This record gives sequence, structure tokens and C-alpha cells, in this order.
Amino acid sequence: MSQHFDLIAVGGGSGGLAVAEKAAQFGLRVAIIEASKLGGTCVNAGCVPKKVMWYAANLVAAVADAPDFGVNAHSDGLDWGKLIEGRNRYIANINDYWDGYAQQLGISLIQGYGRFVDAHTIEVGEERYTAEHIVIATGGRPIVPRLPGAEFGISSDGFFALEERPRRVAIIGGGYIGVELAGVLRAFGTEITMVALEDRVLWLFDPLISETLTENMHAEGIQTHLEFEVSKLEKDADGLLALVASDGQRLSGFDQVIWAVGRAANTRDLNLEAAGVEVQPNGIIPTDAFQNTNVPGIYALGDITGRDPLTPVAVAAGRRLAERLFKDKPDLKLDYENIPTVVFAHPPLGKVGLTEPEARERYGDTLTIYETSFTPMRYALNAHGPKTAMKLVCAGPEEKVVGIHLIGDGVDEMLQGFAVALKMGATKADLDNTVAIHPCSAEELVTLKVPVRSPGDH
Ligand SMILES: Cc1cc2nc3c(=O)[nH]c(=O)nc-3n(C[C@H](O)[C@H](O)[C@H](O)COP(=O)(O)OP(=O)(O)OC[C@H]3O[C@@H](n4cnc5c(N)ncnc54)[C@H](O)[C@@H]3O)c2cc1C
Ligand SMILES: NC(=O)c1ccc[n+]([C@@H]2O[C@H](COP(=O)([O-])OP(=O)(O)OC[C@H]3O[C@@H](n4cnc5c(N)ncnc54)[C@H](O)[C@@H]3O)[C@@H](O)[C@H]2O)c1
Repeated sequence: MSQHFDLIAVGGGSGGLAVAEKAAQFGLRVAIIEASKLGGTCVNAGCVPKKVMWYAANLVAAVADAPDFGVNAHSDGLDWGKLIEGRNRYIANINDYWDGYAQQLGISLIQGYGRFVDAHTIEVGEERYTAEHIVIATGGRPIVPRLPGAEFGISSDGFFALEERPRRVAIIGGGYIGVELAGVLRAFGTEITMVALEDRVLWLFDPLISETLTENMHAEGIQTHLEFEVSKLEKDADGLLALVASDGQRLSGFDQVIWAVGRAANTRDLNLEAAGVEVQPNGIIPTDAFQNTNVPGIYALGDITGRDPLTPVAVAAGRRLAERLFKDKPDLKLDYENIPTVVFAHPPLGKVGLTEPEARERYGDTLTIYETSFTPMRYALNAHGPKTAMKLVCAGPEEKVVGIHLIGDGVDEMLQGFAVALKMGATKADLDNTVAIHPCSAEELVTLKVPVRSPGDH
């Protein structure tokens, strides 16, 4: 016996929930198949636990800075157990919220691993479910490379499960996760060594951001080893862990090693062949601009598609897909251009649009670049404080803003509004015509006067 639905979402994370929620609101018969807890990576082992810990790290820094402002605060250190317990309770509440909300919307929740039987049928254990529309939103999992001793390390999932704060940690990877976990742990007092393959951390971000981030991390005492390709992990006689690089370098004395080297798509066990869905060797499911796979009636969205693996991207793609399919909006699709993104480092950083090197490739020698770098007033009475840096990348004689790059306190909240302006096609003159808000860091973005590079400088 099988149960029939209008739409089945395989995966109840950011993307699956979004498409299911919309379709159910439109009155369709909807099911979500979820192997674990509703909310997916973001809620259970990503954005949410990370951000709660990021706030805790900010509080530690604020208490340390407070006495210079005459505030008689002092810290007795971090109660890791209390933080983790509170964080997990917060996550459980979000899980409960989603369970209740899905029920309220009339969505059928099917617990277990979904596998295709054919293009319209999914099997979970012994049961079969059919639908006209099936959305694959199974996300990804942390990569742990097949290298000798790799099992001595943990992934971001393992990090969130730690019951005690580690004392000396090596983080492998200079991407989003490596940078975020390094910042959190360092603020709590852990010694951090970060290694990365590339010649700079966050190499997909603008060079100004990588440089300022590195400066801020070094000032906090985080060590970085670049162009360091880990070839194996070893456990020494003292029980501590060591990283060995392919060129023979060796870094030792770690009580934890964290792999933060990217994520792999969860397609392996979906039996996609049965439905004829095309999949790349790395597990990514190719889609067109409308989230269609190569099989009519089967769609993919979120991390599984390999495009901008961020929660709001999965959510936006899911909502648009439901509206396209069920609200007679055949042209509706997500615009993947100019997606803003923030890395919750200490302080945070973010970008929208093109980096300077990317803009040079697209616009050639027509760029005007504005930059600033300063220590914000937040640290006015402290001897030291992390740097804020900002860059505007403007193209053509009209100086259209094609890239905004920010690092510093508050930029995580600052970027969203400026992303709206960039998306609307703002020029440098539009920014200049906006009266500044004073005193705050954001005012720099509307008062930058002298370019650091102009057309003809390159
Ligand atoms: C440490 C970390 C921090 C992050 N921080 C941020 C952040 O601050 N901001 C941001 O925008 N993004 C962040 N991300 C990325 C974000 O979590 C993902 O982009 C987002 O969760 C992708 O949503 P998704 O729906 O594609 O997949 P997921 O949220 O991963 O959901 C997939 C779901 O499918 C389920 N599943 C898998 N296979 C099956 C199957 N066969 N049957 C049934 N269910 C299945 C899984 O259990 C999971 O619940 C972070 C990620 C990590 C790892
Ligand atoms: N704030 C956010 O929005 C946020 C936070 C966390 C994760 N995410 C998402 O999750 C995705 C995955 O994050 P990630 O940090 O795992 O991947 P990533 O692609 O950002 O970075 C991977 C890093 O691994 C390093 N690396 C790979 N193999 C190595 C080796 N053998 N030795 C040394 N270094 C090695 C590289 O230096 C690279 O910089 C991101 O692309 C991002 O979209 C987003």
C-alpha cells in the first residue's frame, strides 16, 4: 500500500522545510521525509549552535574590555557545560517549534531515510510514498578525507558534541567553518593553530578582508600555517595529536584536531539511479535555473545543488519553487547573483557582489576602488582592538557599486541593507547622497571620498 501526496520533500532542513511550508500553505498535500531532526544542518549542527557560541565568545571579550571603560566587570571563566546545555535546549525548542508548525500546516512527517524506487515513488523502510513532485533537499555532511590517521580528528559535528572545552586545537581548513570555530574557541581561551591549503585564509573573499582577518586573528593569538597540505594525522606517545604536511612539516601537541575542509553532498544512499536523476561524481545534483533536475517532476535545492551553500539560499529557492509550481508563476526563480554572506569571525566579516579580482576580470580597467581601515570607537578606551576594514568596488564611469567587502564589529548587521542597495544598482553617488549616521562604523560607507585605485592605475 502506498500513500500519495502532491509534493514530497526528502530532507527537512532549510530547503525542504521552506518548500513544504509554502506548498502546504497553498493547500497541497505535502510530506517531509527526514532521517533525523527537523531543521537540518543549520538548526542542529550549523548556523544556530555556532551563533549561540559566537555570542558567548563576544560576551567574554566584552567583559575583558569593560574595566577600561570604568565598568567593574570580571569573568570567572567559561562554564562550558552550562553554555552547551543552554544551547542544546534552545535547539530542542526550535525542533519542537518545527514539529508543531508542520503538524499545524497539515504536513505529514515521515521519519527515516528516503530512497527512490522510481521517479514518483520514495521508500522509507517498508513503506512507499508517491507524489507528482519530489524535491531533493538532503544537504551535506562534513568531509573527513581518507588520509592516514584522519579518524583522530573530529568534524564540525564532533565539535558541537564536545562535552569539555579543548585546550590546544589544530583546525584544518581556512574557510568559513575553520575561521568561525577558531574565533569561538580562541575567545574561550583555547590555543589555536589553523592550517590551510591556500596562500590566504578565506581565499574566496576580497584580499583586503583576508589580510585584515589574518591581522585580527594573529592579534588574538591564533597561529596560521598557509599552503600547508595535511597528509596524515598521528597520535604521539603522550596521547596528543600531530599534523603532518605533504612537504614533511609537523605540528604537534594538540588535544583536538578539527577537520573543516568542506562538505560532501548527501546523495550516496538516495538510489537516484532508480529515478534516472543525473548526479555528478562528487554527489552534486545539477539543476537548471528553476531547480529542475534532468527528470521532470524531480527538483533539487540547497547544498545538494552545490550552489552557494547557505541557509537563506536554500530557503529562498524552496519558497520560489513552491510558488512557481503551485501559484502559476512559471518564470519565478531564485536570482543567484549578488548573494550577501557573513562569516561570524571575531569581529565578523561579509561581502556582497564581486571581489576586486573578480570585478577586474568582468569589468577590466574601469574600476574605482574605495577603501578604509581603522580601529572603531568601540575600543576607544582599550589599548588594543581588532581592525575594521571596508572596500567598495565600483565599475564604469558611473561608478556602479559591484562589490562591498566589510570586516569589523557590527558588519554582520550592516551588510543586509547595503546588499539591497547594491542589488538595486546603486552607484557611488547614491551612497554619497545618503546622509551619514554618526558616530558609527557604517557611516564610512557613505563618506568614502578618495579612491585608492582608479581606471588607468592598472
Ligand atoms: C558549522 C556550520 C555553520 C553554518 N553556519 C551558517 C550560517 O551562519 N549561515 C548560513 O547561511 N549557513 C550556514 N551554514 C550552512 C547551512 O547550514 C546550509 O547551507 C543549510 O543547512 C543547507 O540547507 P539544506 O536544506 O540544503 O540541507 P540541510 O539543512 O543539511 O538539510 C538536509 C536534511 O536532509 C536530511 N537527510 C539527508 N539524507 C536524507 C534521506 N535520504 N532521507 C531523509 N532525510 C535525509 C538530513 O538529516 C538533514 O536534516 C553552516 C553550516 C555548517 C556546517
Ligand atoms: N557563516 C556562514 O554562512 C557559514 C558558516 C559555516 C559554513 N558555511 C557553509 O558551509 C560550507 C562549508 O564550510 P567549510 O569551512 O567546511 O568549507 P570551505 O570550502 O569554506 O573551506 C574549506 C577549506 O579547507 C581547506 N583544506 C581542504 N583540504 C585541506 C587539506 N588537506 N589540508 C589543509 N587544508 C585543507 C582549504 O584551505 C579550504 O579553505 C561553506 O562553503 C559555507 O557555504 C557557511
